Amino acid sequence: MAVLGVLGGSGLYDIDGLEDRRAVAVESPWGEVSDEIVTGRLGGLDVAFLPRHGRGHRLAPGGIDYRANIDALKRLGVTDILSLSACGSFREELAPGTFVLVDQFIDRTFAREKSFFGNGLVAHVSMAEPVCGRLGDLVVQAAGALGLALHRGGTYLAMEGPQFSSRAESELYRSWGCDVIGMTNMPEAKLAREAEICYATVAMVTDYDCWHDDHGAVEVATIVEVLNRNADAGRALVKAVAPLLAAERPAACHKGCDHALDHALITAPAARDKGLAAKLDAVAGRVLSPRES
Ligand SMILES: CSC[C@H]1O[C@H](OP(=O)(O)O)[C@H](O)[C@@H]1O
Ligand SMILES: Nc1ncnc2[nH]cnc12
Repeated sequence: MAVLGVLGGSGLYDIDGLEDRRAVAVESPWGEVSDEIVTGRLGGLDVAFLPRHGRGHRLAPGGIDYRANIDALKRLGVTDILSLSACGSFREELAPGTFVLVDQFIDRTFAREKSFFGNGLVAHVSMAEPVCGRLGDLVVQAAGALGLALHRGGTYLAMEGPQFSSRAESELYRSWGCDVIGMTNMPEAKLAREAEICYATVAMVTDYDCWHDDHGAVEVATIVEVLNRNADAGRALVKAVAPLLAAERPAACHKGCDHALDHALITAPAARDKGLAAKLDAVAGRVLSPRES
């Protein structure tokens, strides 16, 4: 059965409309989860909501333990993650208020743990298609039903932050063909893939970063104002996706996200680090022998 994980970004620290709502403190061997995870039922589907910066926005983008968050969602049985994120725009037509269903990433973060695997248990998953097309289809359908304009496709530049970009960086990323910029979707999407969880992100444009001659530098106050105007639409989108996923999900993901580890492990079983294998019980238990995890 499907369980929808929702990662709320800046301005989205809770969701409403959950039946049988509870807050669960999930322990992860990877570190501190950003906050308690709120579980419940929405449109006939089990849902788990986690604000990635924690309630009150305590955590900086580089201070989030992305591995603990993804591991904790996996432990709750999450099969699909919908990420809702604020972002800056590199394109005139992606004006503040626009929702973008991102389909590619460029990862420019450099000070974060990016993999569950490593020395003693090496794995290489494909990130050629970093988001789940099936979950994306459901998001498009849900947005259509709500009459919400959603731009399908776009490349998200993940920067380290926490400072916003310089104008030269902004121009560089534009010249690379990037569409939007944010600080959190990497390594989140990579880790979701390693954990065999379908991942899709709806990036809500809050500003034009700093390249646009008619707009000044990015300011948190402006971002928060735009976010507050869009948070309800983001929550409505989650509510509309849930029943669609409930109907779709008894079947396995035909894009293969839920089998991402099938051919990824390269360390010989005899050479594997037992401690690391034990930590991977939730993320990779499916492909590790019962004695390993
Ligand atoms: C508050 S502006 C910068 C902040 O907002 C975005 O966060 P999220 O992706 O969690 O919505 C951006 O990535 C930065 O972390
Ligand atoms: N311009 C921007 N750069 C990085 N992260 C952002 N989040 C919202 N706007 C942003």
